[in-house]
Amino acid sequence: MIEFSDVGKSYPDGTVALQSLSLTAKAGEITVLVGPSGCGKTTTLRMVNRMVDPTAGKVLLDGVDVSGQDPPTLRRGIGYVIQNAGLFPHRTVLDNIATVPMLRGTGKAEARRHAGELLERVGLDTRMANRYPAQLSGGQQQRVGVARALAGDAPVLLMDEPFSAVDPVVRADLQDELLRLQSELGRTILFVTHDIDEAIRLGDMVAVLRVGGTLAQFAHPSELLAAPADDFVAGFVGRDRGYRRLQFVGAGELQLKDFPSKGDGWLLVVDDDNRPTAWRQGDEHVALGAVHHEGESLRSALDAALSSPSGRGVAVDDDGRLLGGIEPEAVITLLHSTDSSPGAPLAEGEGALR
Ligand SMILES: Nc1ncnc2c1ncn2[C@@H]1O[C@H](COP(=O)(O)OP(=O)(O)OP(=O)(O)O)[C@@H](O)[C@H]1O
Repeated sequence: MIEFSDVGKSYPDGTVALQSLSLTAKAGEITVLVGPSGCGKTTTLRMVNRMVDPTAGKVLLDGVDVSGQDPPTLRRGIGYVIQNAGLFPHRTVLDNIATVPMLRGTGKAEARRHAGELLERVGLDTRMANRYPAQLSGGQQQRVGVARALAGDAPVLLMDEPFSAVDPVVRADLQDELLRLQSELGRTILFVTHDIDEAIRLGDMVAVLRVGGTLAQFAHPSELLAAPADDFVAGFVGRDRGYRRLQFVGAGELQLKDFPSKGDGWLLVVDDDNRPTAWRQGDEHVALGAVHHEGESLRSALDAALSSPSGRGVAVDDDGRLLGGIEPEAVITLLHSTDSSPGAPLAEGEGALR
């Protein structure tokens, strides 16, 4: 757990990078710091490993004030990933990953063996082990950066715009990979980005900072989308927040319709096990399109409805058997009914169609 308690940072030239920040990044969660350029995100992150010391307040790591800790020792226990990976150019990929464990006393052979495992874990071919960073793509370098940060088995990871320098497709892959790794490893991650979409995708909790170093809102992503604290947060979160919010709302209470429910000539074709196979109108057969599976969010329910030739989405259970039809109006109605309790995230297993 990382706690910021009334933390401030002013520089001798009078710049106030951060003003009285208080927030807690819980153990095992990804806490994202997001905000416009210059709002103090990097300053906040670097206070954890003492690359920057606060001029007011305290930073506590698992309850212990970091100001009393020796910086090099502290840093060896904290993984750190930065934009452009920051790899050592004259060391091979394997040795980049093995560096911190060796500094902490692990033997070379063991450190390299573990580095090889981590290489696979972040989705890289072990044949890359003996390459130098310049012989990798930007996305591959970022993966090595993540592997290197994980190598010390540090429970805390600081990630400063780690995926900003790669194209959007690679970036989405890296985000998926981080979420997959995190579901296995459960590290305490403090993640800095200026991209609200990345924050919403990755964060268990998101802190929105404004220029001048003040906290505008600290909330679960679904709450940021549903109930931005003020105009600044609303503007930062963006115009299509209503649509993006759908992904955080479970479809468990969605009213399903029986088929066929409309006199528009569209019939749903099912096989002998009641699994939908196609749409039919007269002699014409049309592919099913996107289907909503139980347990998925309202976003998938709406997508199923909007992409269906009949205007009604198809909802199926885990075995692909028909549960009922989804009308877009039902999705909107359910979304509005959740307005009063926007903070509830879609828990695993929650949101199953009944
Ligand atoms: N050594 C320094 N001396 C004076 N001002 C500084 C120093 N380091 C940072 N600042 C200022 O502190 C403020 C916060 O900087 P910081 O790097 O934390 O912002 P940021 O939100 O991470 O920005 P970006 O998204 O552009 O990286 C900025 O106004 C910056 O110019």
